[in-house]
Amino acid sequence: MSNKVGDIAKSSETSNLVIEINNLSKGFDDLQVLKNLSLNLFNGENLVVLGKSGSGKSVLIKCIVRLINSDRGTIKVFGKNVNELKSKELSKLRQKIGFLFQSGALYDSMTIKQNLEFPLIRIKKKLTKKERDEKIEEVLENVGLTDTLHKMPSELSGGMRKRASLARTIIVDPMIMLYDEPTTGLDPETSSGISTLINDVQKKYNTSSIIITHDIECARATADRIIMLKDGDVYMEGNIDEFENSSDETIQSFFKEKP
Ligand SMILES: Nc1ncnc2c1ncn2[C@@H]1O[C@H](COP(=O)(O)OP(=O)(O)OP(=O)(O)O)[C@@H](O)[C@H]1O
Repeated sequence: MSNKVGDIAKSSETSNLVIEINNLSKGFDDLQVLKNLSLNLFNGENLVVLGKSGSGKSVLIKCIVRLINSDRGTIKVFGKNVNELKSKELSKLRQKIGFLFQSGALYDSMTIKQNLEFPLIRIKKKLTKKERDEKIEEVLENVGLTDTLHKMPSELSGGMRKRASLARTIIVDPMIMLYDEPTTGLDPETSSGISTLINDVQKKYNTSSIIITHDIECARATADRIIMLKDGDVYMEGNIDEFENSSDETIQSFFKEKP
């Protein structure tokens, strides 16, 4: 059977569009979180999404992978409308998308090796044990964690756990990465290491990424393009210089609040 998502990915490469969102709306009861939001993610770029707490950043990326169903509008990933996909097609598409959630994604009762083996066994079914071991070593090396193979997540620092979660996400070769607050709770030096890693992943695996962050340093280090969400829609789009030099009060106050 052909890999539909792979085929779609190939055909959409010509347009250079990886994610195309048009007039997306999502609310919960009386709360309208996203209102007619339109947004594109282009092949190979790091798109940073800024916005105050509660502005709908996480809801946006959850709608993209249909962890949350949107109310109106279209979301196309590799040219496919995610809201119209049958569950089998949706899970195939999700295999091409890596999420790094705020809380990380490690199983506490498994060693780092077992944590990395788990998605490989599930998704890369054809790999032999030797190939799996090699892949685990390669990915751990890429995130600078070669000595943690037999450690439990509880034995790692917060920054190391983030790296291990990232390793667990990239091990199945995602084409799109969705990072939700990748540096939250980390000290500046560790945060800077994670930002570097995000760029390394982009280069090495040619991923297209959406990075939700409050961390201006992370935005500065990783963004090819930035959008700010406000009132459920894209309030401003530009590069870091355009944001930092903006005379708009909302933008200024957002940047001033940050250390
Ligand atoms: N499943 C849900 N049910 C009801 N309300 C929700 C749900 N998910 C999110 N919300 C609400 O939607 C709004 C936007 O939430 P979201 O998590 O997207 O914000 P955010 O911009 O990511 O904020 P933060 O920066 O604090 O993480 C919030 O008011 C939140 O309470």
